[in-house]
Amino acid sequence: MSAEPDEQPVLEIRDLVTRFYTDEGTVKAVDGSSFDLYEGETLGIVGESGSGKSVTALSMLQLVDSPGRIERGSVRYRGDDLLEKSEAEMRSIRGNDIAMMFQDPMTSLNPVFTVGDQISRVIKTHQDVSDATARERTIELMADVGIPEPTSRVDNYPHQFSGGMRQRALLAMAISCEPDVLIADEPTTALDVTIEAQIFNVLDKLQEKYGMSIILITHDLGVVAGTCDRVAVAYGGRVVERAGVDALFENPRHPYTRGLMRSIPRLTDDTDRLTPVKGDVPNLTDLPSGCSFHPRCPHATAECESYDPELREVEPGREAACLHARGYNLSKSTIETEGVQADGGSPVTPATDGGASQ
Ligand SMILES: Nc1ncnc2c1ncn2[C@@H]1O[C@H](COP(=O)(O)OP(=O)(O)OP(=O)(O)O)[C@@H](O)[C@H]1O
Repeated sequence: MSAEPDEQPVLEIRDLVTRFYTDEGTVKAVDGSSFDLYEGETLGIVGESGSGKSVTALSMLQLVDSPGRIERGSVRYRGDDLLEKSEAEMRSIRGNDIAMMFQDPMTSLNPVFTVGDQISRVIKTHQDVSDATARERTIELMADVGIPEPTSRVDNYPHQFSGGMRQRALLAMAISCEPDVLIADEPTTALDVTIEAQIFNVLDKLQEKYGMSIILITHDLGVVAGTCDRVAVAYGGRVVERAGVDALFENPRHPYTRGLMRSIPRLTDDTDRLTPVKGDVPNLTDLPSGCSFHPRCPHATAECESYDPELREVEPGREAACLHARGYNLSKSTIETEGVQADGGSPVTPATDGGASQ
């Protein structure tokens, strides 16, 4: 799907701000992030390492520890703001309604307990069931996520599992209470492409079986292309482009998205020809002025150095935070009060090289 669905989102994140107060300074890890998740869809949050993707997910579940603090924003889940919930309420929401699967199975699984024990424990935390029932459900879940011979593998320890199997075990844990929403943070980063494809295949089947909505966090636009319905592109702690996956790939509006696309490896490519996005990921303790992408942007103009563009609709169902994205209209009053130079007034004149304005 490319346009945003008409129904109310399952999750509605607005202007989320999370900071870490460290000795080196204030890290603006999430700096005004906004996006929606709709029923039954898979939303990809994509961006380079250090763009605030994981901290966004942790903030949504109030899992940010000191020296971090959620400063602002709302995370509406079926209408209720999760940021206003108590820790006791959040404990019940986590796992039951919104489950999160982290990126590193080796640190998420405890080596001294069997995989089956660890999945059963999650089930028993949320449901009042006997040990025997929890074990039965564990075996069923292990089968669901494609772990072969679950009746014997249930008694294996994590080190007896391959990387792919450990990731499946984590997935079994995450879906054990049939959550409404699953947040999967880089679930396949450490795996080879064949295993990666198998995990996404399992996720797809589980989504259908349990009717979950999924947020998939990844640094890899190639993964997004194969698995997501819609995409939020993250840069410098916020979302800079939102679109349906087909629209995004056909016509990326933000120069950063275009840069990411050029860095997707293709089977036909000679790896030497890969072009990573030039320049460095911004230092989140000292974000550049104006548009935080401007130092790396091939289309930046003088106003990009001082004007910080918000995410705005550039066509129905699509938004971008770039002054030079075609359709990015600033009202005359905004231009006057914020001193942006718009050639001839609003809308801001698109860049002339064709690149930034497409
Ligand atoms: N506990 C912490 N204390 C201080 N800074 C932190 C802490 N956790 C995260 N950060 C900082 O927050 C910023 C965003 O990190 P985050 O992990 O969300 O990025 P990411 O886009 O998910 O990247 P990656 O894919 O590498 O995890 C980074 O600059 C990181 O160093």
